[in-house]
Amino acid sequence: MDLETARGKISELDRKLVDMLNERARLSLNVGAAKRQWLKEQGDEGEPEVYVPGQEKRVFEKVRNLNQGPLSAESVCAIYREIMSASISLQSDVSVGYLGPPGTFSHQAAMKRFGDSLAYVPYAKIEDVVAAAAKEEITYGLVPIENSTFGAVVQTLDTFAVEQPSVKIRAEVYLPVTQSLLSRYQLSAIRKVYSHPQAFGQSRQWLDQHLPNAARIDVSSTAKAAELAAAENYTAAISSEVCASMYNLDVVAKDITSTKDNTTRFFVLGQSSDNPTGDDKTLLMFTVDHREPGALCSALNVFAKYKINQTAINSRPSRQRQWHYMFFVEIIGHEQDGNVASALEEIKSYCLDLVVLGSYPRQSY
Ligand SMILES: C=C(O[C@@H]1C=C(C(=O)O)C=C[C@H]1O)C(=O)O
Repeated sequence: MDLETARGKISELDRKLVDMLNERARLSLNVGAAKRQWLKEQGDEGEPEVYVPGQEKRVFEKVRNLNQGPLSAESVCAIYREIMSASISLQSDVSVGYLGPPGTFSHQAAMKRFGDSLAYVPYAKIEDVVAAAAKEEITYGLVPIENSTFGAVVQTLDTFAVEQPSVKIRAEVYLPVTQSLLSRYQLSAIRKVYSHPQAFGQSRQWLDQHLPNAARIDVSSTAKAAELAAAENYTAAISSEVCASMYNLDVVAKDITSTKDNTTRFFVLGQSSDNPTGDDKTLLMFTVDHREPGALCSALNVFAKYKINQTAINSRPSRQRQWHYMFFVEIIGHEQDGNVASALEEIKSYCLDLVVLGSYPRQSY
């Protein structure tokens, strides 16, 4: 086929594609109207949840399976990310808050999950993102929860203990994370390194080896670190490579993370969780009566009894009583699944207070 013919055919197809995209968009407006109608029938005058992670997961799986190439599954999914982003923004004005400034891994994870058509709002602290989601200042908030190299993001867990009645986890997002050293200086001139404690934790071995004498200063985010390194002499930041161009820095060392496949997991917070999809996880937060011997063990045994797998367990100081802990347990299943509902009922007798922070479709990306 010659060039003119191929371009002519592409142009014809584009006309059809745009028509089909708009037809799809009109259908998603119908979906929005149907959600509103359903809520009204339940006597709820509120706004329906416009982002439905379970439905998006089904769409992604379907187009992945339908795809015959030559486009890669990743390319088709990236295109669909934007199609769904546009359809969400058509249904409602959606804003997504994240730990800023722009360029953080939280920002990248938010873009990965929500695409280009929504508004993004940076906040200075994780606590501020959670509080903004709780007050509905933003539609959704995105917070980091754990990293595969350095473990739990304790600020997020501690914030859940404060804001828990007002936010629910709606989705999870996984983002591969590569840390780099950014600076205006050569390695030998660097006296001070700024970064977030998580990024220091993920790059400690490289720093010990290459910059053992540079001061390490914790700041609120990796992008904030880049902003500071751009403004101060003889300093560097451990940050994402994308921050090099955003903050006018050079990449002095690329990929300084201690482990391969370093990945951070994030939660999307909103006002409610999605319906069960048949493949969900649930995060619980509780304290146990410390006067009761084996209280934690008894609580966890309930999950074994109902054949419920636990995928993560963390503890944080309760901050109410010394040496008293708040436990965070993640299990397979949805709060509304029969076996999970029964287990939650039973586990209450071992817990002083039990909060379901949310149920969300299980993701691997
Ligand atoms: C259209 C819907 O709303 C959103 C848009 C979707 C889409 O365009 O396919 C899918 C899920 C939702 O995030 C829906 O809930 O089905």
